[in-house]
Amino acid sequence: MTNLYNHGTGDILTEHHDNGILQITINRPDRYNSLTLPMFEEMNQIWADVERDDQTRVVVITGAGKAFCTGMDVAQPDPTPQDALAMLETERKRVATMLRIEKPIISAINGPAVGYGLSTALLADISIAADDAVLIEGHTKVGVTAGDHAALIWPLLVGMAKTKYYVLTSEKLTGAEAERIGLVSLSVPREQVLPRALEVASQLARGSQQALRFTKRALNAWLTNAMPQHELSSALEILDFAGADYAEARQAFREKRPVDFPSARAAGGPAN
Ligand SMILES: C/C=C/C(=O)SCCNC(=O)CCNC(=O)[C@H](O)C(C)(C)COP(=O)(O)OP(=O)(O)OC[C@H]1O[C@@H](n2cnc3c(N)ncnc32)[C@H](O)[C@@H]1OP(=O)(O)O
Repeated sequence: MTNLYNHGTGDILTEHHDNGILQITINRPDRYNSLTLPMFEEMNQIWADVERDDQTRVVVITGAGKAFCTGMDVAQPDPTPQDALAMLETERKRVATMLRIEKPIISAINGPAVGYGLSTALLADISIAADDAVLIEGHTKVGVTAGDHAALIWPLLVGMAKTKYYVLTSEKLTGAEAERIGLVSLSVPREQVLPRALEVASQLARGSQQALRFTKRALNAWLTNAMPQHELSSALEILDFAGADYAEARQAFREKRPVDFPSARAAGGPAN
């Protein structure tokens, strides 16, 4: 695959298909396409490129190998306070840009999507998941607030009752279950995910570009009006980055053992 917009990490690939379709592929398959801090920044630069690129009419985002994207690389070195602040700014820009981009965005959820990965997939205009893909909200499982616009997008997609259940418990859903509750647009057999996404992209690329742009803008007014929710959840998530629970979750992940949150211990709860 060529790398049209190259911002240095080589871990996110971009290529044009015929007819103005841009494919973004998160390309760190051995780490299930989890994102390092430089990749978060690169992802933002790519969305800014998409906004400017006159050659692109529709965007398809997917993951290389078995996973779509499992969010933040929880095995990377501890984030500094400066890293956390930079993340907050990066997040704010990313969500605003994804909402502002007038070109339709389609997520092709080929496999596990967790945390930031799932939120990105859900913020796309159309989401197509493998029927057996594992989808996990995941933030609270690693001791951080469900930021990454989970608080923005989930209630609009599935209502507050399902949102609170899945966001607070981080219980996993399959792609088929996610389609049933309205979290994703479609679920299809795994091997059909990318072809189906490209087929829908091709159909949109042949459609009235102005009608599509204006319709997307009108629908996204629901989301842009709710940006204060995003700002709040992102700020709370960043506070948690410096906390003992997130440090324990990263340590547990590296040691491949169950997590034992200090805050649960302090409250007298059982270690889990
Ligand atoms: C600001 C952003 C915040 C967030 O995004 S919060 C969410 C953070 N993400 C997570 O907590 C997800 C962690 N990953 C998982 O829970 C599991 O993966 C899955 C349930 C998604 C899939 O499980 P399975 O199919 O058994 O695969 P596997 O053996 O766990 O993963 C394959 C390899 O990928 C690495 N990996 C997966 N996700 C991450 C990640 N997020 N950060 C770093 N590495 C990851 C693993 O360690 C392993 O590698 P090895 O074979 O060498 O052990």
